[in-house]
Amino acid sequence: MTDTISITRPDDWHIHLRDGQALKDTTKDVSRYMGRAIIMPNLVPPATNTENTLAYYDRIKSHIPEGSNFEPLMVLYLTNKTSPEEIKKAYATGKIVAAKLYPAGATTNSDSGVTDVKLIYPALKAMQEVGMKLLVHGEITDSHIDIFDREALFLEQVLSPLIKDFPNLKVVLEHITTKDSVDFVNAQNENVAATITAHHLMFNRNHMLAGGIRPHYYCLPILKRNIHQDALVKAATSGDQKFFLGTDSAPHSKDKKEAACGCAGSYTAHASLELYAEVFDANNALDKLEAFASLNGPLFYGLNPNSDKVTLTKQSWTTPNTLPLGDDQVVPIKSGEDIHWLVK
Ligand SMILES: NC(=O)N[C@@H](CC(=O)O)C(=O)O
Ligand SMILES: [Zn+2]
Ligand SMILES: [Zn+2]
Repeated sequence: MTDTISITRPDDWHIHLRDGQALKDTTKDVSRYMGRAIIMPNLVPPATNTENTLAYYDRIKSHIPEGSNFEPLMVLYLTNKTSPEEIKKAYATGKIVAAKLYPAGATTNSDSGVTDVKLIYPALKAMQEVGMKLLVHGEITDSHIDIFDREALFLEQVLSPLIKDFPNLKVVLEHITTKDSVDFVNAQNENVAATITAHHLMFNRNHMLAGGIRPHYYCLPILKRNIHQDALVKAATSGDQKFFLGTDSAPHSKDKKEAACGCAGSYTAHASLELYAEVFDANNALDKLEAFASLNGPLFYGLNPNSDKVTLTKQSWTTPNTLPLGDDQVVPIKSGEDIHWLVK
């Protein structure tokens, strides 16, 4: 039995740090051992231009604890009106590495998102030219489409034609939740990759809905049935370079989650690498954790892996019931339960 492993310092390729009072707490958690993270721009109001995205970068930087070399990688929020000029200006800063496609209404703070991808074709053309990555929340938004089918339908109705029209655009299908997405990504060339969250590896919809409804497991895309969970575990633990770590850690205050109409998003940044390590360990794949957490992401983004290491020890510790989130509290995943790995 392995009880200590050292891997290249990991990065988180999809996280929500929020803003305001919460930012010091989320920044502290992500910078505990992540080298870099792709910072989601779905703020209120969203980070839709170079100026407000760089201002957000500065606010994050001001909260990074001393001794941490954590570097935020920024993302521009695409709207129907994002111009090719704005894309080029943002990418030229060197700090904004990607732009995010939120289909309007698909998820938290996506109301300013894109109503028809054809409207952003000029922006996508500019992104393809300069090498800026496209990050996608992949769900159809028509209200009559069943929530469990929205990701799979997005692949055929939106993503497939988009990839055909922009074959050289580098695309990350974010937080995939279905076998359909695993198969889709595997069938594409090296320009198409996917991030996978820890909670979609650990849970399926039974965990959320059987024997009582658990609002802290409610996130988008929603947890699916276990055949999908199995496909995600297989993809993540394969070591295949198309799949890498993206926690989608997305805090909402306790009262906004435990409500008649609760917000979508699960908080995992307090223990992200430890949670992934549990899954890889349970599947006898700890030898693939480094590829997934530390190597495949940089390879896709054209960056070097981090130059130092982190050490994980098999050691149990109890997750706090709640963690501070500015003036509020967030209930983390595994709240009050034991986690069996620890990064020292
Ligand atoms: N994943 C979620 O359920 N929520 C995210 C938005 C997102 O990543 O879709 C959030 O910002 O709260
Ligand atoms: Zn999303
Ligand atoms: Zn997200």
